[in-house]
Amino acid sequence: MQIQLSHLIPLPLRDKLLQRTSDIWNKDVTFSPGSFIKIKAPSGTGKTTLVHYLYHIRYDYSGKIIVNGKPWQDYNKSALATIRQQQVSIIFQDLRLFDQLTAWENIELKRVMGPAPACTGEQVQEMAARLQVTHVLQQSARTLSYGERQRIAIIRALVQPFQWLLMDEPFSHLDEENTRRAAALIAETCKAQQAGFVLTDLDNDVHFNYDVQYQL
Ligand SMILES: Nc1ncnc2c1ncn2[C@@H]1O[C@H](COP(=O)(O)OP(=O)(O)OP(=O)(O)O)[C@@H](O)[C@H]1O
Repeated sequence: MQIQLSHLIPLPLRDKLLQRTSDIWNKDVTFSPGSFIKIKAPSGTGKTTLVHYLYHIRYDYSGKIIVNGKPWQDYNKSALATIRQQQVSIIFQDLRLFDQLTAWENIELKRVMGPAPACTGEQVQEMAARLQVTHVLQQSARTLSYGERQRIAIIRALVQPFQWLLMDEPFSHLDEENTRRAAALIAETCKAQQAGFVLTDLDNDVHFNYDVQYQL
């Protein structure tokens, strides 16, 4: 699944962004299938805005995002729902777990949503063990620490089929050891699914072997 950006500019930031250079805004950029892509930018320069554009839950931009040859705007709701179930997964910066459900139920909801789960319940248990969150799986999501919530959100994003994984500062509340474990799990899962990812972050990092790095 190819994603192309064509002269994308957020309308609220238009004047500000046109005053500086960017590898992404107002450029023609192609995200090739299977690529590990890093987008770096200081706080407040539009990382979350871009991720929400890529997931097509925000559309206040000029220019185009072309997915498999067709602008996002040309997909109907049903096609978009199918794409989000089977082709594009996401780790939101604000995580968006359902507080009224347990950590396990949050993951399970995503795992069994589509016609063919990408992994088994046993594999979810293995992921939880690797990220050291087995002991919180039966707890209500609202009772988890932010770091635990972040690891549950990471697992939840990995249990559905996807060709692209969007990640908005996914390790912001994890210590170095947990970041290392989470990054390894993400890289393995992407490789197994032959998927690429787009990761936004504030700084340089060596969590992944990136194929491309952009400055937002
Ligand atoms: N709907 C909106 N209308 C007007 N301005 C907005 C809107 N959404 C975001 N902004 C502004 O756009 C800028 C970029 O916001 P965004 O959340 O995308 O930044 P970010 O790079 O993800 O920041 P952080 O690293 O702090 O999470 C901010 O100055 C924000 O106030």
